[in-house]
Amino acid sequence: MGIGGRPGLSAAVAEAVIPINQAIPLVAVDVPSGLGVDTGECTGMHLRADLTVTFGTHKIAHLADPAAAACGAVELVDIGLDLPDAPVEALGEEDVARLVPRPRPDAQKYTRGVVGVRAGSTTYPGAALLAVAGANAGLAGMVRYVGSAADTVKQHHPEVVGAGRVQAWVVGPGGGDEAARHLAEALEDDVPLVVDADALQHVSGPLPQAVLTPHAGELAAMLGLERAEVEAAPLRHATAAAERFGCVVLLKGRHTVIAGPRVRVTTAGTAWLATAGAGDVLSGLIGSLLATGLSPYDAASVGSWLHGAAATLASGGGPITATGVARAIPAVVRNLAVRHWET
Ligand SMILES: NC(=O)C1=CN([C@@H]2O[C@H](COP(=O)(O)OP(=O)(O)OC[C@H]3O[C@@H](n4cnc5c(N)ncnc54)[C@H](O)[C@@H]3O)[C@@H](O)[C@H]2O)[C@@H](O)CC1
Ligand SMILES: Nc1ncnc2c1ncn2[C@@H]1O[C@H](COP(=O)(O)OP(=O)(O)O)[C@@H](O)[C@H]1O
Repeated sequence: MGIGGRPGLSAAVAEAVIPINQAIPLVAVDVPSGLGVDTGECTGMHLRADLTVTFGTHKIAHLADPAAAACGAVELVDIGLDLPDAPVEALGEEDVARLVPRPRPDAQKYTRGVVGVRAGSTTYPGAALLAVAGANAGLAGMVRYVGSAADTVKQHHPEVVGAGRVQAWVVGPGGGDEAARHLAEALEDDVPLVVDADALQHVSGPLPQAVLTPHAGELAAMLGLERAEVEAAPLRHATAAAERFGCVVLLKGRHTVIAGPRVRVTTAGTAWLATAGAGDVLSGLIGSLLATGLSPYDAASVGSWLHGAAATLASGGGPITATGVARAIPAVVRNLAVRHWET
């Protein structure tokens, strides 16, 4: 199929090529015909490739779902083009290694940053444990927990302490009816914060220091849409939400979208990560990165990449639990250090 096609195949072309596409493996050159190259959307009939070979740089359709899913494996071939900044980017391992905070030789726990978690409820005490597990992967200097699961949290994570000063908050995982209060209390401190899960429904005005971390169902509820509408155009809706709420919006999914000053997409990860509590771990991890002083945009995109890489490492091709993902985070950072940091 040729250059310059618009999204959606005509009925006659679709009738001729889709049966072939369904019968034999397909390699696409640049993009499978019919996809929305600059939107990542699939608005009409299109081909699905097993492998897409593209040149110079990734286009939006290679990164943003649902188009990216129709590209199959994407192989980028550098042909030496001089390219302008891309509107959507995906962090690579080297970018993340550069951004991940590391302790200075003269560090003490408070200079590394303290992250506070206000999560869990009588219905979901486990979400508090999982958010704390993500926050307690060792990237910040200390983790505080405030909420109804304090005894359980301290039993499982003896390092974690109670209320006090923090450089960032995580609110919402498993918060249930307590989430509105958790959000209001966290906002009193005027520090950056991650707003996840049950706290998202209480966000109304602009929150310039926040990272919102909805899945498609939660973002749909925030925007008054159906979940399927968000899933059909994640890039568009994450960007609209970032503008509306005046902050970074991380829309979780197969390829997570981080909309902020610019847009990043996370391609690290595995479908085994679609497991209960994985999002709770992510919110804690991003909170710990915020506490170290990373900007909300970098904390969200680095956290999402580390989370995906931890899932891939823990999985090794097999099933994982959210607890296993949290446990693998330090090893991912260690691998970055070994491969990319000068001692
Ligand atoms: N171990 C834990 O304590 C966990 C707590 N979690 C917390 O649980 C709360 C709710 O999170 P959700 O993402 O589930 O919230 P959502 O409100 O997005 O999802 C609930 C929706 O899923 C539907 N649903 C329930 N069971 C279903 C099934 N078997 N098949 C199809 N649809 C089904 C419900 O009807 C409802 O519409 C959050 O506070 C979250 O943080 C989750 O993160 C999972 C782990
Ligand atoms: N098909 C998939 N492939 C890769 N990652 C996925 C896929 N589906 C979900 N994820 C990731 O799994 C996590 C699920 O989080 P979430 O939906 O909040 O679950 P929970 O509320 O149970 O914690 C997110 O980080 C999301 O990006």
